[in-house]
Amino acid sequence: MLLNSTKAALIDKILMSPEYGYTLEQLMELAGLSCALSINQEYFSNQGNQKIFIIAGPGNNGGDGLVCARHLKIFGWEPIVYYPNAEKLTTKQPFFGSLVKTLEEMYGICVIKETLSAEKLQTHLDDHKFVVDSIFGFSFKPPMKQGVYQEIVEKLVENEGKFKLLSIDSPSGWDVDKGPTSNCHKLDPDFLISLTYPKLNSKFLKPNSVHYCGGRFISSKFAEKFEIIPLNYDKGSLIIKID
Ligand SMILES: NC(=O)C1=CN([C@@H]2O[C@H](COP(=O)(O)OP(=O)(O)OC[C@H]3O[C@@H](n4cnc5c(N)ncnc54)[C@H](O)[C@@H]3O)[C@@H](O)[C@H]2O)[C@@H](O)CC1
Ligand SMILES: [K+]
Repeated sequence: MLLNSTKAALIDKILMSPEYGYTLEQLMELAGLSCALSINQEYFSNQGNQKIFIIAGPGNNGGDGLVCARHLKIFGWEPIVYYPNAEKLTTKQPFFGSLVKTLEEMYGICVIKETLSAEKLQTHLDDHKFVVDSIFGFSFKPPMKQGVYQEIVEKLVENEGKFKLLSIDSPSGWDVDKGPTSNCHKLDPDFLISLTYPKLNSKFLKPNSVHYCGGRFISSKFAEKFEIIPLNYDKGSLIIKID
């Protein structure tokens, strides 16, 4: 059983209802930490270049990327964050501004807030072996509107195979329920971390891709109530690799 977009959004809402009492900040911290843990588990190398380019979108998927960047830095990676429209987004949602502040002031992480030209974006992509797609998550509905995010996704597609593309929660541009349908961008990630539970589109991942789930926001009782088959996490682990 996989989650459709409606159920994913409903669970998210219920988790933050007075009944369960989570805050967005708590969930995002666990989500971003799970992303960093799974990327680190899969790809960290003591010898290699650990530069990683994290592209953060306009919603909470982008927020997960901001949190993930912080934890990756703590784990020994060298993240650079590309956060287009940062000023507008952080004014609308001051919590995102706080995440950016911690990245910059506490950890000295470069956060690019202006929109990059196609050439400058290409230079950054050329300079990285790992790129994180935290552009859109389960609230994305195709077709993609024209603008900066569409241009970024097209660039990622154009550069396929030149770096490992790591998607958070959903490959950006894919229909969450139907996958890479004809009106979607054909981004093909090498790695996906699903949050809470895998979505329907995860079944369209390419055969040699890596799939993790993380977050562990829900108890077995909650899973049963929402007819979710619990994943068999190791004791003490926030993430699980899915075969
Ligand atoms: N319970 C959970 O599973 C949790 C989910 N979180 C994250 O939150 C994400 C969902 O966040 P949001 O609901 O903020 O939404 P998203 O981050 O998925 O995307 C919302 C943004 O996408 C834009 N958008 C949607 N369709 C578009 C289109 N066709 N063209 C251009 N732009 C488009 C919207 O205008 C909005 O700005 C999840 O995927 C996950 O990454 C975590 O932060 C916290 C816990
Ligand atoms: K994504």
